[in-house]
Amino acid sequence: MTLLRLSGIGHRFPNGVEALAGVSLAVARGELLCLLGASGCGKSTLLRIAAGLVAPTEGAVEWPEGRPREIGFVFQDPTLMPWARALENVALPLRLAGLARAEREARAEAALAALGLRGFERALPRELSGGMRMRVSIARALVTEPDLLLMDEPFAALDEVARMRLNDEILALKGARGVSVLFVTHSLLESAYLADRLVVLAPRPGRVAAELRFDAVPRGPGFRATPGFATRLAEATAALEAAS
Ligand SMILES: Nc1ncnc2c1ncn2[C@@H]1O[C@H](COP(=O)(O)OP(=O)(O)OP(=O)(O)O)[C@@H](O)[C@H]1O
Repeated sequence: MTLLRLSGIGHRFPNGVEALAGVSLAVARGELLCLLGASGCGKSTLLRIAAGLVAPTEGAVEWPEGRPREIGFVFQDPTLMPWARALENVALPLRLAGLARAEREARAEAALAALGLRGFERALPRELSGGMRMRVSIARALVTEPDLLLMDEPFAALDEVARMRLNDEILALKGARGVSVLFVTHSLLESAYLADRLVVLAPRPGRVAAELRFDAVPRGPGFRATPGFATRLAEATAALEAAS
């Protein structure tokens, strides 16, 4: 079942930069689709178009089953309110939706717990590590129980270990909640690990250069040491090299 379909997307900014041309791709329900490409090939622009934050100058964004009630967006920067505690940051979308305090706090607590942050509800962002701040940001995106999570290089600023842990947490959340994920990265390792399907973009203007579908195998820390992972990584590397 197709959740989101982008058809013939082109985008030219007012300054004349052609960021995207003829991009067509679809996200299936429950799928994790990675968008991989060199810096500047239009990944963020495409994600913003999918979110409805930017109207494409060409093509169509379609939701065959109707636009989800909630879409979660996670940016590279956690974008937390520095003066507000973790619980309040996570509860923000519920406050904006007008939910009563007791309900929004209960749901924010549950979202923090799902991201391994039980006990940190009262912490201010500056009292947390970079990885923990990113978890708060993901909890905020999940608190509305979105059907689709749009993630724009969310772990690029983290160390490798934190990044690998969060990769596993995204897969666990996807397994537990069936949330679909469109995940932008320029990391080959991350895309080879996370993706059910991988779309490689070529730059100037951004367009689809290759699409790889990976076997549905269980991931987990041991997966990175398997021949199956090495094969995925080699395929992704070859596709990215050919696109650049
Ligand atoms: N608001 C804007 N006005 C003009 N040009 C823009 C604007 N935003 C992005 N661009 C240009 O569009 C192209 C695609 O940018 P975009 O940020 O989508 O790429 P990206 O693949 O996400 O890059 P990165 O991996 O570095 O984040 C780039 O050439 C960029 O300079």
